[in-house]
Amino acid sequence: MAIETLSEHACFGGVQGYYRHASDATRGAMKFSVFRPPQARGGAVPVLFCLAGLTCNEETFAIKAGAQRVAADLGLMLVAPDTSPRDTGMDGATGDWEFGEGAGFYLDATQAPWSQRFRMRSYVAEELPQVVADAFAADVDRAGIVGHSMGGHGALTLALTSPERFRSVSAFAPIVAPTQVPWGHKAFSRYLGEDRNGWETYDACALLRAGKRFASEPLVDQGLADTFLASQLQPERLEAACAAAGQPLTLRRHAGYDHGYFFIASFVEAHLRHHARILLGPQRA
Ligand SMILES: N[C@@H](CCC(=O)N[C@@H](CS)C(=O)NCC(=O)O)C(=O)O
Repeated sequence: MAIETLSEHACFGGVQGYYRHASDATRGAMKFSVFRPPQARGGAVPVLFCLAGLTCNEETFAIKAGAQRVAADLGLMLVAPDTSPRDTGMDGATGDWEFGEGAGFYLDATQAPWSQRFRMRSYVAEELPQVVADAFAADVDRAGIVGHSMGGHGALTLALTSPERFRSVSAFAPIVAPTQVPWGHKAFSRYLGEDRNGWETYDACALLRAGKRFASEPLVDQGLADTFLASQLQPERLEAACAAAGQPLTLRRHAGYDHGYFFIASFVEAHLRHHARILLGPQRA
């Protein structure tokens, strides 16, 4: 599958690049970013898929998380997709930061017109790993997934539904139970329809209750000065669902940290080492 290189930049001995390709899953052009660590010159390296939140795109994690130095040290490739299809031309797809373009919620929409293009679950779990494996020295059989906020919801739900694909998982300030909070209600009622039976496939807590399990223990960090904590994130729901399911979970709460990328940058090293321990082995992390 052909990809177009938009730009490449030397970074910590490796390469930070931006790319575009024609996506089958979302039926349009998709952009993504890749950080190739120096170790990728010697053979295929494990891959960490990095999912950003509302209003973000394929550049956000690459520019703001500050993950490249440690990824270069560990030999992890970082792949960050856009958060939705773009330039869809659909009525209502732009102009609302909580829905549509920039707010794909990592699901496959079932409702017209969204079901034509908003298929980010298939894109991230199936198409993008293949595209990356074809174009780079990426060992996608050793892949993990991390995400922030809406991307944290994506990381948790994709790891629960595709544990063979995503062997390690972590999240920053994730939406853990979208079926229970306003962000999820708004997006799911439009993408998936008013029938809530279809919503649970995209709710980490509901998936745990339905018997799904992560391939390995998740790491979740949450700032206590996050303005979305009580209204949209509610990590105590994940704690309770994991406890009831017998699913081990490391959930860390950090006083003073808000929802933004300064919080992510402060803890991203721990997340990369968490993934490296699982994907590369404890002696390499
Ligand atoms: N636009 C929203 C904030 C949206 C927001 O915080 N988005 C998060 C993800 S949910 C983010 O990462 N934004 C980009 C950034 O902080 O650089 C507001 O005005 O409250």
